[in-house]
Amino acid sequence: MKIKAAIIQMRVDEDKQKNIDTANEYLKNAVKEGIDIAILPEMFCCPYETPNFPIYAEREGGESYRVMANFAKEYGIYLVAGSMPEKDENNHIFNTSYVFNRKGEKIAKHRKMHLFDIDVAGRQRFKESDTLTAGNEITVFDTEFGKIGLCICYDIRFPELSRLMVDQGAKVIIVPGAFNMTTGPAHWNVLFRNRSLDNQVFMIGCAPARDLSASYTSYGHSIAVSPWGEIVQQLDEKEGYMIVELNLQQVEKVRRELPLLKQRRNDLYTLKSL
Ligand SMILES: O=C(O)CCC(=O)C(=O)O
Repeated sequence: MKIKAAIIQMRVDEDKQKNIDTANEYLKNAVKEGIDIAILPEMFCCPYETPNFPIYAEREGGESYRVMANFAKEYGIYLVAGSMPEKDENNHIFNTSYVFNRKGEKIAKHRKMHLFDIDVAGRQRFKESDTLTAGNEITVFDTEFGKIGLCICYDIRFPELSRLMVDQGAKVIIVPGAFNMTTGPAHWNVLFRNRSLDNQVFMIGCAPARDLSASYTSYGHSIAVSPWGEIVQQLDEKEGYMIVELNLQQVEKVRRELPLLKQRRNDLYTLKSL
C-alpha cells in the first residue's frame, strides 16, 4: 500500500488570508501529481510569536477550519492542516492540528501536548505557555492506508508520545513543526531519525520556509524518514514542496527483520497512557 504525500514548506505571512491563498496554490499544484495526502506546516496561517496566537485564534469550525475542510473535499485528499491557534469556549488557546478526509470531514484533531518553553542562553528563547494551553490527547487517525499518528513540533522530543501512537497502530507519524536556527541544525534531523528507528515508522516533518525577517526564524528542512531510519527526501530552507511515496509494506518488512517492538520486555517494564 503506497501513500503519495505532499509536504508543503510554505512561507508564513502576517496576512492570514494570504497564507490560506498560498496554501491553496501549493495544494492545487500538488494535486495534479495525484497525491493522497497533503501536509501544511505548524502555524501556517499565523506568524509564530506568542502575542499573535490569541489574535489569530479561531474556534473549531471557524473560517480557516472551513476553508481547509473545503480544500480537502474539493481536491479529494486527506489534509493535515498544519496547525493554527484554536480558541475554546473558555478562551483558552491551543496550538491545534486538524485532519480532514477526502470528503472534507474532520477525522482528527491534535492539540499540542508539550508546550515549547525553552531558554537557550544567548540564543533561542520561547515561551508558548505565555499564551497557549497544552492539549491532553494522543492522536492517531484511520485512513484506507492504515493508521497515522500526529503530533506537533516540540511533541517530537518526548519519545513516549511517539511510542504510544505506535502502540495504537501508527505506521506513519506526521509532525507539523517549526524548529529554529539554534535547535534546528542541532536536533531536527536527529530527532526524526531517532523516532523512526525507535518505532520503525515513517516520520514526516513539515516546516514553514525560512524567513529571515521574521522574529522567529524557521529552520525549514521539511523531511521524510523511512522506517529504516534513512532520510528519503528533504527540502532545504527555501519555499517549496516535495512529493514523497511511502510504501507501508516497508514498515512490516523492517519490523519482521528487526522485531524490536515484539522483543520488548513487557514483563519488566511497560508504557501506558493514563
Ligand atoms: O523543539 C524545538 O527545538 C523547537 C520546537 C518548536 O519550535 C515548537 O514546538 O514550535
